[in-house]
Amino acid sequence: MSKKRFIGNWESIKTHQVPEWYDDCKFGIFIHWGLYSVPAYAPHTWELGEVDSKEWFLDNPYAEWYYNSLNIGKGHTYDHHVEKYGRDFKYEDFAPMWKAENWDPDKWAKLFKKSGAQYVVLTTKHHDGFCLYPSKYTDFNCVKMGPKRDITGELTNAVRAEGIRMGLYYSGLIDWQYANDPIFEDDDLFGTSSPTFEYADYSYKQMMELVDTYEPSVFWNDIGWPKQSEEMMPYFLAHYYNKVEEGVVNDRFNGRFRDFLTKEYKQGKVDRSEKWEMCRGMGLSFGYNENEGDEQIIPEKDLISLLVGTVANNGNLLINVGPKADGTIPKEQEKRLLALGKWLETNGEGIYGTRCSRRESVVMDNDTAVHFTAKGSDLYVFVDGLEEGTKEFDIPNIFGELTPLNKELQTESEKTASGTRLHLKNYRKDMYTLCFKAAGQE
Ligand SMILES: CC(=O)NC[C@H]1N[C@@H](C)[C@@H](O)[C@@H](O)[C@@H]1O
Repeated sequence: MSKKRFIGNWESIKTHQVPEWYDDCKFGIFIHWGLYSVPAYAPHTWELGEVDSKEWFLDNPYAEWYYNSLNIGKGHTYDHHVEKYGRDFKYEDFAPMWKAENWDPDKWAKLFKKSGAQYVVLTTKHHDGFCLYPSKYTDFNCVKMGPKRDITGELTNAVRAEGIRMGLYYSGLIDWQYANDPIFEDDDLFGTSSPTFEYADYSYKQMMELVDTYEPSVFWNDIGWPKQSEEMMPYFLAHYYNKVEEGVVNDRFNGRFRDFLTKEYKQGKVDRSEKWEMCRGMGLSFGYNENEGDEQIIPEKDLISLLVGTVANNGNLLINVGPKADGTIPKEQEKRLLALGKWLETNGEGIYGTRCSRRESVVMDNDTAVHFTAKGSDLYVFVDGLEEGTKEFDIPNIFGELTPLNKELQTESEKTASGTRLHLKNYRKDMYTLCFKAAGQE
């Protein structure tokens, strides 16, 4: 079948369909790496959506917002900066300090492969405006200074060599090299974002050079798109889809278009009727935060539950890794990725390539939950949140055979009036969420 071509108008763009691969892959790795990884500092405060924006920006837990946390001239991070670096130390002075001296992109790619991730999304330019690729339009980039390497190019090659798709993140609306009034609340976010036609043109040209140079499978725009160039959006999207046949974009294009909805921590409205993606850091930050060690980041059990609950409700999980400035991935984050990969080795059949079951998730009274996915006529039943040593568990409205994907698990099924009672002989909590195949029962 000849390749569909898009033209630069909304009528054409709105015919774009989400490619199967994006629905099949279920699990990706976000990477926030940049100048902010040098100070690597933020208070460990709240999840996005837990407090109002005035409180949020005063003690911002996002370490990648270090520039703004200095710019507001008060709060935890500002005080830390003055004490550690001095009042006159500018954010841009971190550039020569970012050496990435221990960075091995192949090592990262192999770890991502072992984690079971099917795609990666790397920050090419975050709100600070520093580019992790050799942009033709600014020297404020990682080839001209700092690491002096094409981070985006090297990682794209390494990730693709492992058979994993490469996506790119771009901060479309905010670039503090063009407009840097301090942001104290959400209204500032959209009030002080880069308002000039000059920036609109700059960002359009950068997005086009990213598409042409790297042909990313995902174009993950953030916050929004410059109002001044909103009419140029369909031209960009047509160019992207014509260049990258299986490309997908998120929903952060001023609400004008999306292939998939996004949820970030507690922020974002999604439901199972439309494809969506859940993104979050392993702790409360995307950029590496020295205040987030093993105790402060999501436990393996909860990360696996998050993946299962997201996939069962038509979502993908994009879990973030915040590397250190030297290019190593913090041990506690690596541990979580490996736990996910090990669990997926056993239970991935019920995750990858599945679709929403007609059955909706059921939360039981004792905080356990039953989630469902489907693959053709086969149903997969996930039992989530079991305590160590649980001996039995009732699954409602399932009456057929249930085969555990974890071959270590010894179970017996007992039919009851309301479903199936599972007798678990040797459940251990390191088996995490259990998955059972109910062949032909979707
Ligand atoms: C909801 C929203 O616009 N979030 C912006 C937020 N996105 C995260 C993935 C990180 O890149 C944050 O630093 C960024 O501000």
